Amino acid sequence: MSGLLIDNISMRFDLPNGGSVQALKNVTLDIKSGELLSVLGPSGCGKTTLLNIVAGFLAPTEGQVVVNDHAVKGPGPERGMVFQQGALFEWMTVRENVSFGPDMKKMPRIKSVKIVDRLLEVVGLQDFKDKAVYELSGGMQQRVALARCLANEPDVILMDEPLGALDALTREKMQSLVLDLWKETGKTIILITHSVEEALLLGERLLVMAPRPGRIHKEYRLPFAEMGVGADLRAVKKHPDYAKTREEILAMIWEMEEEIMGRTEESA
Ligand SMILES: Nc1ncnc2c1ncn2[C@@H]1O[C@H](COP(=O)(O)OP(=O)(O)OP(=O)(O)O)[C@@H](O)[C@H]1O
Repeated sequence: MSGLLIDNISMRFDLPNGGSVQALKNVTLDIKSGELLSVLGPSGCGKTTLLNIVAGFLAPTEGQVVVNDHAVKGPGPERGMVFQQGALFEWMTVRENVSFGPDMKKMPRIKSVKIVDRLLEVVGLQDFKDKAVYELSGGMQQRVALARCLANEPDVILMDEPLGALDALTREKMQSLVLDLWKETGKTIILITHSVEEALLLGERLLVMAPRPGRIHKEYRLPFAEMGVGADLRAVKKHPDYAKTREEILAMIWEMEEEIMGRTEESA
């Protein structure tokens, strides 16, 4: 079966002072192929740790991640990552960046040019192919990062705050782009965000995580991602359930943060 299983993952970091941090405890999640999952939670609840384990950058202390029936042992081409800052090759052109994966795979030039052209069109950068990365705005750089990730033909795209560094307007445009790409490519996407609005708009399934130890606190199934494909996201936000769910999640996270602050003050 294709898809992704996070099977009873726990992660403990040993600290130099002899102590340890339980970053995740018994996290289990079955993600179907083509699902768009957003993950939200207060700072320190283990979002990035979870994503890094799925990416294969970190090995969990317990449990395993299974992708397309294979246990994850490290990074692999079936899982692509998009970071907050594009992590692009600054000295290369847009085309060279997107073409990097296919070139490494020694894909015939004629085929890679076709793929890269198509992807740059999808992300709206067809007129910027030969520009150097440093000549582009932040939003454009994230478009390149998305296209570069897609050029490797991953089954799963892992996004760690991919739009966090963008201004509000660009961010909104990019949210639409992520939804359109999701629909068009049918990829499985896991997106971590600090923004409740973004998690609501982009998660057909939304997880709220809680800290200490990091765990799944609540899960929602939401209609807004489906509604937002090819539509005006501001219209989606006017849906009465959107405001209601937003308030509920904000209160939930607020309460968790208060509790963390309380605990921090007690231990000070
Ligand atoms: N390499 C590490 N060594 C020790 N502790 C770590 C390490 N990486 C993460 N942690 C701890 O694990 C916990 C979870 O961290 P993580 O970065 O995954 O949380 P997060 O939810 O992504 O936070 P944020 O929203 O602030 O990015 C935190 O308490 C963090 O301090």
